[in-house]
Amino acid sequence: MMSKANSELFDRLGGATKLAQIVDNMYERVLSDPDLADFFEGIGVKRLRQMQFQFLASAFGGPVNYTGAELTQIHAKHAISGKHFAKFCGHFADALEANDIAPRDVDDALGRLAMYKDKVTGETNVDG
Ligand code: HEM
Repeated sequence: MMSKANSELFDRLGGATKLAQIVDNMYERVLSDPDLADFFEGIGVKRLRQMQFQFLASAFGGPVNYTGAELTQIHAKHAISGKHFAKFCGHFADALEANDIAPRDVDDALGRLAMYKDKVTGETNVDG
């Protein structure tokens, strides 16, 4: 697929069908990572995937509304460190690459995810 510099990241990633596939691929990686899996014990993965799809589709400029909880609020009780956040983003990058996303678009997506670090970790200056 051609990357067009001025189209929305959502479209450059291949739209809704492709992003849903990428999100599924990411959670397979996250849930089989021994450092991350415990966070998701007892969590309904179906809702999680749907909400993550909505959130990312919207964050990447797609025509989708996010209907889930505010990120700070939903992650606060989970004590997620900067290291956990980095591993999670690494799995997202691997999922993008496994779906043949162009390196430039992978970088763009990771740059946007990084903006949510403080909300997810609840930390402003700790890189544990
Ligand atoms: C930029 C990175 C992230 C984004 C955009 C994100 C986004 C989301 C979204 C949209 C939900 C669903 C909210 C709802 O159900 O209403 C969620 C839930 C959750 N996320 Fe994240 N997340 C991120 C990183 C992480 C990381 C690094 C972890 C842990 C390693 C994590 C653990 C969880 C857990 C455990 C839930 C379920 C919360 C619950 O229902 O109690 N997330 N996240």
